[in-house]
Amino acid sequence: MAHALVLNAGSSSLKFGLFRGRHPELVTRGQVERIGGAAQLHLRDADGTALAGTALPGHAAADHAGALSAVLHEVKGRFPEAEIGVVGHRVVHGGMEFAAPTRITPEVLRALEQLEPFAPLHQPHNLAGIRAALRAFPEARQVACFDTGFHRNHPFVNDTFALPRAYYEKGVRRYGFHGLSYDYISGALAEMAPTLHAGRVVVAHLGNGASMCGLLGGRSIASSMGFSALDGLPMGTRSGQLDPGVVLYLMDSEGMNAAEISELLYRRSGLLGLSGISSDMRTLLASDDPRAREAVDYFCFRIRRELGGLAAALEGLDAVVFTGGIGENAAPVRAQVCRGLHWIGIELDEARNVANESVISSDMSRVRVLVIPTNEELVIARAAMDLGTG
Ligand SMILES: Nc1ncnc2c1ncn2[C@@H]1O[C@H](COP(=O)(O)OP(=O)(O)O)[C@@H](O)[C@H]1O
Ligand SMILES: CC(=O)OP(=O)(O)O
Ligand SMILES: [Mg+2]
Repeated sequence: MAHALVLNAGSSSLKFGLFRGRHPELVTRGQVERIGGAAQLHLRDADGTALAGTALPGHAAADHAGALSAVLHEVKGRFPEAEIGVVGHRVVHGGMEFAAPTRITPEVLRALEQLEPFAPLHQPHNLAGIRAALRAFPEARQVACFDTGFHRNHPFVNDTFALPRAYYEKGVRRYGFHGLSYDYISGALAEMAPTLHAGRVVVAHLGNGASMCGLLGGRSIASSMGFSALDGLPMGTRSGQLDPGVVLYLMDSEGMNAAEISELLYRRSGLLGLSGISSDMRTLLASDDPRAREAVDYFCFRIRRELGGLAAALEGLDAVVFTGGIGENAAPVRAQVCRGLHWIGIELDEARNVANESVISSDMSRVRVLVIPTNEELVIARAAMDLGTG
């Protein structure tokens, strides 16, 4: 039976999933973390039971191609019966041209390369994953699924900046990201709570990258992320929303060039920059250093501000969904975000929150607050399977 391999290449990680069948069922999923450093490969079966946790040797850990070879070696070794007919890829930026899942051809790959400067932390790695998979599976159908696709029907006021129109026409727009995750959450809500799905929902995808999305009737109408994956919430190492005057100051007064500013805003800011300790929420929550506390406070404060803004965009609020590594696991962050939001109709149930239950609001809460683990890989697997057979 045909299998689909799904690759979700991040800046320093490669998440993957192996799925079986026309209505894809998970066989195994895992990730290689810290590519370029002390890389580790983790593999789990469909129930989440750990199958392997291996440190990769230097040559395999140096880049995404090495990481992919290690993944293939592990997957083929453990599942020799798998016939990989389809490879689905997360591609962060589809620009103006690509929204729906797209079969990868040399022309498509060239067009996606043009978008690398729009997403320097992700796009080059996404494309490196595609090139490596083309070499490893020359016969397989390769499909790109875009983080921007789910947001492409935003109303004009949520799609533009107040710059001269010519820039909008050139593609300087608010694209929004994490769309594969929001697509999954929208579908999960439709199954578990159809009335909420039909209403006004804010989803907070809080991982290493973090953004929020306003869903109206299950469709995205606004996102905290804009032209690049730098906008909106502060992240592990990214600044989030920033007065453009700061960038002008850095250029004029600090003499920094574009590459230096890019490095600062993408890799040295956010939770890492503010705390001076770590980009990792677990480390910050465990620390008693006041700078760790302040970084977490800033993170939660910006989520609350964005929640207010998105509720206004949606003209009300019926539910809030937390997802992503932080949203799914960090009860103290969820509690801090929800504290003081009674005015908007949110009342958390502390015990449910600490237990990471799927509904964490109290029975009295007007707005339902949920925790839903995201699954970008499943969205990609379904789309990649559908494209060939539909
Ligand atoms: N149990 C936990 N408590 C608090 N934070 C957690 C927990 N588990 C994971 N995280 C945080 O989730 C973040 C990574 O999220 P993830 O969605 O995996 O990121 P990525 O954007 O790389 O896909 C890290 O900041 C990590 O500290
Ligand atoms: C778009 C983005 O920020 O993705 P990630 O969270 O995987 O870094
Ligand atoms: Mg992610």
